[in-house]
Amino acid sequence: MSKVTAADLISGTNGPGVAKKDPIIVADGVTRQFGGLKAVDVDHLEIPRNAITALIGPNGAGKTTLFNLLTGFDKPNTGTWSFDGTNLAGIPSFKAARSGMVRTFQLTKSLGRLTVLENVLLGASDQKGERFWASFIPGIWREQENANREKALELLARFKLDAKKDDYAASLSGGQRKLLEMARALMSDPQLVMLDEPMAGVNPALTQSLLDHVLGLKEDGMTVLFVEHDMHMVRHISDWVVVMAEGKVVAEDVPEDIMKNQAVVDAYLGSHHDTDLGSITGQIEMEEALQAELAEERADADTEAATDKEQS
Ligand SMILES: Nc1ncnc2c1ncn2[C@@H]1O[C@H](COP(=O)(O)OP(=O)(O)OP(=O)(O)O)[C@@H](O)[C@H]1O
Repeated sequence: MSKVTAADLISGTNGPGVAKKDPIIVADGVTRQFGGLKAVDVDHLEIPRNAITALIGPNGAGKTTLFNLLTGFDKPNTGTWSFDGTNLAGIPSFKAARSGMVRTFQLTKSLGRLTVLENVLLGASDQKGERFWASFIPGIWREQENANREKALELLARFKLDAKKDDYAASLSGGQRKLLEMARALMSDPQLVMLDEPMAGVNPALTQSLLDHVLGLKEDGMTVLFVEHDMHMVRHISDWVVVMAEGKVVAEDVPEDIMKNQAVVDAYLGSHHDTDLGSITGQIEMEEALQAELAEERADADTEAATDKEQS
């Protein structure tokens, strides 16, 4: 896969809110206030189509709130945004999903007491059997049900969860649940997949597999927008990085250059007084921090690793 450069994605001079050559999301004046706190205060933001964009920023920057707004899980105080040219502001989440924009959650929403297959089937959109008149014609809904089942099984195979299709979702490891969420998201053939911290709680044995799956979404023509703290993930798979701090977009750039931006350094320093500046700017190799983190996770996850290895 050839490396994407800033010139491939943006038009004009780079800066927060820079115009994209082919944006799939265009947001304007989006604000969300919680009491006296403006959690989101985005003047202008464009997300490039068929690219992988990471949304990063210190804790409390407003990333998840922005995700919630764009996907209709929360309502803004002000603002408009369009998805693929269609105005989506104020549209509820199920309609946003139907229009081709799906998301996953920081804490996975798999339903423990349903099987893995049933969880994936929940992601199917536009079920003819649920339409009033169609529900009287068994042929129509049976055909739809069979097609959905076939698609769900294909997705489970793609995510190497097919052997677990009849297990309760509660029996899956954290990483497997992330894969299950991705499989469910793909049931509606989305154009844009929004992932909220896809690597959080993922066992190291599944890390590479998850990275590959995210890259695979782009190869299949989808656009990916993800919130992430893990710089390993950000650097390895994103084409573009948007940085938020205190509700605002403070910088945008390609992953190699984003940490050289003074506004980004200031944003992280402002909220992490105790963080070593070297690890933010990349002067200290991120890999070192990552290795330490992985070692710690490994110690905690010996049992899960045994099950997961065959999955990766
Ligand atoms: N429902 C809510 N009620 C009140 N305050 C909220 C609510 N949701 C978010 N906030 C506040 O809004 C700010 C932004 O939160 P948000 O979760 O969007 O940040 P974030 O960038 O996703 O942070 P993190 O990286 O820690 O997940 C925070 O100060 C948070 O406490």
